[in-house]
Amino acid sequence: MKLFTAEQVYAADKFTIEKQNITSDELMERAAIQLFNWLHLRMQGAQVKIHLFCGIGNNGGDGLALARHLQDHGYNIEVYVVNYSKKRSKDFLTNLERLKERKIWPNFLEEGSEWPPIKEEEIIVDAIFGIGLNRAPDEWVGNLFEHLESTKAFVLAVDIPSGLFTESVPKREKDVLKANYTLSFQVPKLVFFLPQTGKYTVQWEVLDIGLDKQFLFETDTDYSLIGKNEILPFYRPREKYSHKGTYGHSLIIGGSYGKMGAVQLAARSCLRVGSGLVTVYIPKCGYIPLQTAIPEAMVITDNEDSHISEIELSIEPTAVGLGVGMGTKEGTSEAIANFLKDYKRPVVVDADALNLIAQHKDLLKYLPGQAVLTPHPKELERLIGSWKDDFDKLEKAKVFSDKHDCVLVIKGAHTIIIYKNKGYVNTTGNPGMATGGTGDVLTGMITGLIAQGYEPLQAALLGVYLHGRSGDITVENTGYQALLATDVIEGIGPAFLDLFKVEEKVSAEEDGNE
Ligand SMILES: NC(=O)C1=CN([C@@H]2O[C@H](COP(=O)(O)OP(=O)(O)OC[C@H]3O[C@@H](n4cnc5c(N)ncnc54)[C@H](O)[C@@H]3O)[C@@H](O)[C@H]2O)[C@@H](O)CC1
Ligand SMILES: [K+]
Repeated sequence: MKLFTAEQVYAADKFTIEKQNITSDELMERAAIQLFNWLHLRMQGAQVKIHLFCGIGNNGGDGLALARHLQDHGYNIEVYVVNYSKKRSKDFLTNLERLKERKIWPNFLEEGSEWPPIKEEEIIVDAIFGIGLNRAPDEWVGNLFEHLESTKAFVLAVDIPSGLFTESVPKREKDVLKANYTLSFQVPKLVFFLPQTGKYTVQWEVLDIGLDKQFLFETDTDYSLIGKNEILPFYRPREKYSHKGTYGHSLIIGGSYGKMGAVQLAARSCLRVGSGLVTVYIPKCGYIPLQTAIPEAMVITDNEDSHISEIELSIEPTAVGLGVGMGTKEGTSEAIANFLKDYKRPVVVDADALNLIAQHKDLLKYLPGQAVLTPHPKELERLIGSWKDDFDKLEKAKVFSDKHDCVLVIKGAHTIIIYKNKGYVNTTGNPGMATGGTGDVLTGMITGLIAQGYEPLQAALLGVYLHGRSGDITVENTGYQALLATDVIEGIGPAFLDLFKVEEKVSAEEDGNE
């Protein structure tokens, strides 16, 4: 699913109005009906009080139109206009008139107004600011947000939590009204997925307001959301007359005394994603444990017992996963540097190998094209330098990826994959996966996918998606705390199978949308 900028949403809006020959008021009405259906389906007429806070632009217009539908269906509502500007939008005014015709008189809130009392069990609809926010809200509006949050009532945001910009990070927390749930029109916003801005809504959902499908399809976006629909088109099925040679030979290079587990995790996950053959290159001390733990993997050992000192290959791997559990002994750093100078095939670089490259940036020029780098935030900072905020981080990552022709897998709650000027936001995974070894598993998976012939970018997208999906499936049995990296490997099979499961539709939901 594409992630549109506010500018692109306005363009889609305008295009739709012209092509479908409707008015902007009719489009607003569609939005309001979708909002109403969503609430009605869940509330079934319950008399819990709904407080609708509406701004003076089109987001506010949506709120007023929703209020009208709720009133028509007998809901218990109270409407407020947050009067932060005199420049009211045309469709806001139209909907204000319609409310007045029904004898609904909103409360006008201004600087110095007394804030309305709201009970914890009541509902707040936030239609104050939408994607048109262009500067921080005035102080008194921020105070209102604070008051609304302090009531602990459930906050349902219309389109986007008020105070949240679509393309930058707000300066102060109090300038945004935190939402429990956001109903976003047509497309989700990138800010829902970044650490500094994602925290402003607990959950989100998209409401289809019928913006022109062709326009949405043809518009190119910098960011997209990666789910099953984005993965399936490049999934490569297993062929009947294939053999293990068809699916590549992966080589995992890593390990040191006390960190052999990392190699085991990477090698096993590499096998689980379907790599035809897997060899590991490790220091001698890991020989017996590896042969015992993973009979399917082949082992080549370094001359040193406790760390890697020289990477001498007697095989020609299809793809290499480099760095897991490797340590930073001097001999090891030299071995990696020498290896990278000679090696020309696809590589996934992780952990200590990444840190080495960050320390010796001249090594970047030896990376083969489209090398996949999998840094966590600290490692990323060592590579691209520090950043002002999440948007700056993404821009710097794009510049780095373009300059060095590499795929950056920025690990986090929503892992974002950057290649050149595009970003891909992953949707799978959970906090249970914040545990030692899951990164090694990811490295093994991406390596194994590249070995099977996936383009490095595709391997990164599929690997990250399946890794998170496996965590999501597994956590159902383990709970967050008990989830281990090993469990994520065991879930790879179910995650593959899940790719082809047809999602069950909630029939009531469909009815509600009719
Ligand atoms: N684009 C679409 O597809 C649709 C958009 N709709 C709604 O329209 C919204 C966008 O509406 P608007 O463009 O009117 O913008 P908003 O309703 O977000 O903001 C209202 C206006 O306030 C002004 N403003 C911005 N920041 C301010 C600040 N800090 N203090 C005071 N004034 C400020 C701006 O002039 C802005 O136009 C969307 O978020 C959505 O809710 C819906 O009506 C349906 C269709
Ligand atoms: K809002």
